[in-house]
Amino acid sequence: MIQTPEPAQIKAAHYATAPTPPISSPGSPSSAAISNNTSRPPLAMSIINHHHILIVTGPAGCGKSTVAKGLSDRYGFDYIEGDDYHPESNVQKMSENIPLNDADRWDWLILLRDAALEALKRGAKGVVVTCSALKKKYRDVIRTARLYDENPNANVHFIYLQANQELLLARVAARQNHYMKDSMVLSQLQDLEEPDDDEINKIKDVKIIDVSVTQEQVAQRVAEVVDNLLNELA
Ligand SMILES: Nc1ncnc2c1ncn2[C@@H]1O[C@H](COP(=O)(O)OP(=O)(O)O)[C@@H](O)[C@H]1O
Ligand SMILES: O=C(O)[C@H](O)[C@@H](O)[C@H](O)[C@H](O)COP(=O)(O)O
Repeated sequence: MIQTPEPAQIKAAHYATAPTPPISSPGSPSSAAISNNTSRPPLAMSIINHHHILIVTGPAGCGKSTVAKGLSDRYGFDYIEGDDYHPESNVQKMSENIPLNDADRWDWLILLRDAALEALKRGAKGVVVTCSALKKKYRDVIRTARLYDENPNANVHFIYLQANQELLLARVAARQNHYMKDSMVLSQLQDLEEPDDDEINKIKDVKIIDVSVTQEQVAQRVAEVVDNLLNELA
């Protein structure tokens, strides 16, 4: 049964001390595709005038880490790997092929939101976060970053990497040394609520990228979309 969090749980988590932030500095080699394949447009004004939090979302294997590292390199934003923020109990469950439920995810989502805000407070130009953010209410938790940010208020953008079951299973199976096994993809797909019409056309903070193409092509698509949205806000 899906459990709903007590408000007290959310509050407690919000004021909890974040773990040592596993924020990578930009520049990892795996990000070469996004950062190099597309020429850099003049984005400086947008980045200077705004706080941006880019959340790269989708089920395991859709390419979140690959895309996020590329974005971090391209814009010089801090990189927060969502996997690094799970409590040990969540990692244990996932390693045993037990799907996470809502109660397991609330504190994780709040930690990610707060880690992004902390990075901005410490002076990051922007932040890229990987987070499956499978349900609309999970994305709503991250959306509240704007309310907690100081001046200028953070712009939260979701980059949803869209892939079908077959493709996700293949990519997770090919991935080495990760606690998420391919069977977990099926439970993630049961939970998945793709961005809906409200999010796309009213809130307008979601971009959907079809990732059924090569890594280089995904990098190109993501770079175009994110360049545009950062320029729109310049
Ligand atoms: N567009 C792509 N085409 C083929 N393989 C990809 C693509 N994007 C990522 N991969 C590979 O798929 C696996 C999962 O990618 P990863 O970035 O770890 O996804 P996630 O962080 O969403 O779980 C990795 O082995 C990665 O190298
Ligand atoms: O890249 C992945 O393999 C997944 O994103 C995974 O590492 C992540 O930690 C879980 O997705 C969190 O759990 P849920 O997605 O079930 O919320």
